[in-house]
Amino acid sequence: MRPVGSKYLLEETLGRGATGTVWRGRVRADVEVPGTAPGQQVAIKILREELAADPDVVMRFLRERSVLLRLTHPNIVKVRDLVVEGELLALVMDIVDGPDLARYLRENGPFSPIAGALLMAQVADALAASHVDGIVHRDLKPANVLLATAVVEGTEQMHPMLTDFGIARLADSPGITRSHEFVGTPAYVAPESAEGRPQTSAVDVYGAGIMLYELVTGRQPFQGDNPLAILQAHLAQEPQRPSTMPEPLWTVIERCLRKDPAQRPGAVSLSRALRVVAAGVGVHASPAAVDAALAVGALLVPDPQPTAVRGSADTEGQGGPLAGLPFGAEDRTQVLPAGQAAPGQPGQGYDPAAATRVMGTQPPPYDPAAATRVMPPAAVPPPPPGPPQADAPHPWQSQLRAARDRNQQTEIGYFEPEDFEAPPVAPPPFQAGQGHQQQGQQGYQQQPGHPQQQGYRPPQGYQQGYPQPGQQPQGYPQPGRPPQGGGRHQAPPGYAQRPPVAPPPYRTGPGGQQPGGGRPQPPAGYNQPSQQGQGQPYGQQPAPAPAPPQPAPRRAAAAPAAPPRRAEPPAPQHREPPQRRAEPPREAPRETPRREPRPRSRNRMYIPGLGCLKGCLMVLLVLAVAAVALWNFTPLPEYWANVQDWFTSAKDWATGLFDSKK
Ligand SMILES: Nc1ncnc2c1ncn2[C@@H]1O[C@H](COP(=O)(O)OP(=O)(O)OP(=O)(O)O)[C@@H](O)[C@H]1O
Repeated sequence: MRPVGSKYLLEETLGRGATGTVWRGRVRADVEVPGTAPGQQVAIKILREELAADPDVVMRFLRERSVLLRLTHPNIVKVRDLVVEGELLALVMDIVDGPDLARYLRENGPFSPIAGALLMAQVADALAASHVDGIVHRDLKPANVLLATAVVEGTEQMHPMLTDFGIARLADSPGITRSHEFVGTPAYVAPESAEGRPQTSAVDVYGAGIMLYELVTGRQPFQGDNPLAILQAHLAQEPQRPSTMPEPLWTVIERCLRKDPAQRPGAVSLSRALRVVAAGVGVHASPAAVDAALAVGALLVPDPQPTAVRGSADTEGQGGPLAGLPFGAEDRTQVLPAGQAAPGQPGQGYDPAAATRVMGTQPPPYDPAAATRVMPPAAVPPPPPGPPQADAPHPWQSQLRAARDRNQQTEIGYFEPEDFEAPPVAPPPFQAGQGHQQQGQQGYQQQPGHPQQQGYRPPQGYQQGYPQPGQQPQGYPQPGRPPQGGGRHQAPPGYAQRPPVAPPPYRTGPGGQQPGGGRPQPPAGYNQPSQQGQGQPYGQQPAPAPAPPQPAPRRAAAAPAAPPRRAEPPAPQHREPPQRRAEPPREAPRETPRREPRPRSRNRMYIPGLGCLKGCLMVLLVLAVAAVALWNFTPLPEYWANVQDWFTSAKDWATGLFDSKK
């Protein structure tokens, strides 16, 4: 077991996403971590090194610590701790023993309308709680919903838990989420996010609408061969109602998928409406419940005060409509790669349901021993002053580009407005009975620091879809109960004909762990077997008729008041307040010219001692040249001749002296 920080030990990997690796770990037995027991199992998401090396992300990580830690709700995976150690960033979460919803869908097929509505109602509860806390998830997708189990009225039921809130939060980093980029997954991304418009909590409701459609049909409403085509579909196409979709459920989905965020319901009313629908579309629904479900449109009230996404266009001083955004910054343009679908086989190259896979360069599995480099906090470079540098790719961009190359799900992308040939969308008029009711936040009371389940009161109607004592649940498997007619909405054959369900062989223990340590299977029969029955099963509905071809006028033509974005002058970034005008203008910090690195030869070869040899040769050459110059341009030859003469004379004198002595 390898340590992470001073409090946790890693045991085994649970999975990998685009943003990091999730490990099963545990709290060290010899330390005390508030809210956890010594030795308790936890899930530890270690962010990728590229993220951890980004000063923006590190700063955000530290700044958002308290927000992430206090977000507490029964349907949100609790973040217990955030670890910053050198260049390692990790989120310590409660461990959830169960598959994620994407995997569950892949393995079991779609849900029945009732089960799907009840599941999404709980996800909507989680969204409502986070929106109250000012947090917008922005990457809602089945892969980010983990399925635990909960015992309700003595029956084990699937308990969805929304995760990755922290990641959406980190991606808000100003260096990452610039005004016209989006964070999300193409199949679930709201039109305003795709276009870089200001975002609010309504983007999560849009994602919930896509998920709901997918849960009960097995596919997403907007399809395309590649991410760009999918984004265009979000902008241009209207969702089509599958023929087998109960009308009240379709009302909910259709309202969630409105192009205009102001027309989508708030998460609180979405949750309530889904429970009303679940109670009214089953074969055992009472006439009153059926009537209530049919009138569900009146419950779908928009959020009067949607939570704004910090860092999206509206909060950066460049807000406003699309036309006001500085599209056209070529240095930031990132075009998603075309899908690898074979011609005529839409969607083959892009699997929106696929779990996010390992990054582009397929790095080796995370080695905590190697990654836990000790680096003094002071050595973490502070974020550079001034606006984010646009010329150098942000680490996130490099990472996400690599992810996109592998058809990853989570994207930070940017598209030129010309990429979108979206005709203006005229949403249908809002239905009557949608006055702004004060929904309140009933059902959610935040209890900072308290463990799950505390402080949560189910909203009104929460139990409506669940089995009540002495009451037959609708849509859930009922041992020995034959399907019955009745009710205005006849379920498709096989809809209520479920076999008796044995309780699944797992329990969530302390910390959500399973005694055996294995990954449990969700309760069989929870979802509607897609192959059951004679009629068209939910999972095999015919593809909706393609939207009739529509003219694709340029957005500028559709909105004459808005000038083309390229012509829009950039909004001034810093305006002096009036009272400061008298002050002498401050000298702008002088920009030091950037020194280009010395170009190096591509074929560099290292020869030991070559530098020394070169020096010696150079010295010899200089000496030779100097000698030649001395010989030719000075009286040196004469001196040399004289010296030779003296030498000869001396030699003759010595020879004569020697001979005379003989
Ligand atoms: N708290 C948790 N408890 C148990 N397993 C978890 C937990 N969080 C994540 N996992 C597992 O780890 C896997 C990877 O999680 P991660 O959030 O990184 O994936 P992802 O959502 O596909 O990635 P991304 O959102 O970055 O695209 C998930 O499929 C899930 O099975």
